[in-house]
Amino acid sequence: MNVTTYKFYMNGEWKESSSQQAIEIYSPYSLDLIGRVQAITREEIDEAISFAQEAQKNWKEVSLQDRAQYLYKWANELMGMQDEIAEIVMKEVGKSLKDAKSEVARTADLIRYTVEEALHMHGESMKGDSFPGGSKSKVAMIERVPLGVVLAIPPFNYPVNLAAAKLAPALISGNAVIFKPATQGAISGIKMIEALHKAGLPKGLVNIVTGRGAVIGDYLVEHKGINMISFTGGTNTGTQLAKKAAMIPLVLELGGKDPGIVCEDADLQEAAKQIISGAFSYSGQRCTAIKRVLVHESVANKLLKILKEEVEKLSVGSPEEGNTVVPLIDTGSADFVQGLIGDALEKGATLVTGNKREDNLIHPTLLDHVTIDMRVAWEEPFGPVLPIIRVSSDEEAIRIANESEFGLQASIFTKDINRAFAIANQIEAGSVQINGRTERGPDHFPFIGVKGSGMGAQGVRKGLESMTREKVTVLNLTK
Ligand SMILES: NC(=O)C1=CN([C@@H]2O[C@H](COP(=O)(O)OP(=O)(O)OC[C@H]3O[C@@H](n4cnc5c(N)ncnc54)[C@H](OP(=O)(O)O)[C@@H]3O)[C@@H](O)[C@H]2O)C=CC1
Ligand SMILES: O=C(O)[C@H](O)COP(=O)(O)O
Repeated sequence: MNVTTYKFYMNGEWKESSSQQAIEIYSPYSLDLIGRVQAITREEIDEAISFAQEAQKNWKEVSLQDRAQYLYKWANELMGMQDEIAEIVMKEVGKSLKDAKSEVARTADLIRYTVEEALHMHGESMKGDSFPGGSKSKVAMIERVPLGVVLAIPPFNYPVNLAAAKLAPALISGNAVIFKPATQGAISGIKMIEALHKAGLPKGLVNIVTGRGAVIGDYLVEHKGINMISFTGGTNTGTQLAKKAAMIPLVLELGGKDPGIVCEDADLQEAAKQIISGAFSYSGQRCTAIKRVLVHESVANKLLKILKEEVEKLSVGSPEEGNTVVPLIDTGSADFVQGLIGDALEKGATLVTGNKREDNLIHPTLLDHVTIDMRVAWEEPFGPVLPIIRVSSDEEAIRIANESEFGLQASIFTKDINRAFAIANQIEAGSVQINGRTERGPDHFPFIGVKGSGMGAQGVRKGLESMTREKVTVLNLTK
């Protein structure tokens, strides 16, 4: 089979790296070699950043309406390449074709919505005399200006959507972008940039730098030419990155351990449906997956019975056949999940169903009677294993939910809205879902991680705000 070696993109051109080294990308499920990407050098990073700096000087002067036209074209080009990109996403990160196609469509919608939001964001003005002793002749005009060059680093699991969630707000706001895709996800990222190239974006504004994060990550993050970093990925990587990126704005969207809290009065059938889809879609490789269930013991057996039935109905296997539970992204991830299951079973958890493995494919696994001395009660699996922890009160559920190092989202299932709010008010998380699964979308909602789950916010408007700063110009009138 002919395997393509993809070039990297700099100053509007596709180039081979002078390193003459390429990274091989294997499909997580077929294990076939599906392509190679350039392992670029530090000198090429320097060049890419200086092209970006140069291009940004002109771009920030381009009118908002004209910038918008390029982004609309990008969204259209992406949709024109929907099948081609989805096929690559499926092969590269093992997502079903249907989900991969939805990811591309969601991305085009996200780009368009971002443009529209930016077109409707306006500055404000203030008069001095509203402060004691201030003068009416002083008028402050407050507008948002771009930051310069944004470093965008997304993770593997939404290689198109999470990249565009950084690129679109950066570009429409007048910034240039250095885009470092996840290595497993880099081909999908390159395809997305092909669409941007077709849209005719001025050269130098977006440069894609491919290479392993462990090799080029620190160099990029510490580079003096970078003015802002938007990172989505694991908590360890994000924490290390934050220590190195001195004095520039950061948005970090990191890991999670989202609890699904099930009260005695919940509609158990509906709660189970939400929990299953929250926990197992794309094999739980979503930061927002439900990663533990905290259920009132009086309804635990009933809930377990429904969950078991539903888990056993999940389709398992290759993404090419549209399965829900698919092989994990690599062997290390599958070993890690297997280790969490093993630890829980050794410490006395009950296996309800699952714990079967074929290469990187872990069958959906439900564990009951999980206790707080087990790793799976606290660690993020990023895989298809769901621990059930039985609790005796709302207070206990809240305490265990909050003892986590993470604080991304939580779900509460109850028919009592007052009780739902009482619990939600005490949960330490960026978002709380009442009677629904944890999820990021719709993409214009603010998406926020607290504690080990991140800092700053994504979501269309928040993304635009994070990639601009306020600038105040004060007019001192003489009359
Ligand atoms: N809160 C959120 O919005 C989301 C969080 N996540 C989290 O991401 C994790 C899974 O994604 P995964 O891709 O494995 O995460 P990683 O943290 O391993 O990688 C994320 C990105 O960081 C890059 N990277 C690695 N090392 C460095 C470094 N030293 N400096 C700069 N960049 C670096 C990676 O590149 P390379 O691939 O080359 O190593 C990749 O592009 C999970 O913990 C998940 O919860 C995922 C999605 C959404
Ligand atoms: O990358 C992730 O896991 C997400 O940002 C979650 O997105 P979703 O809730 O829409 O799957």
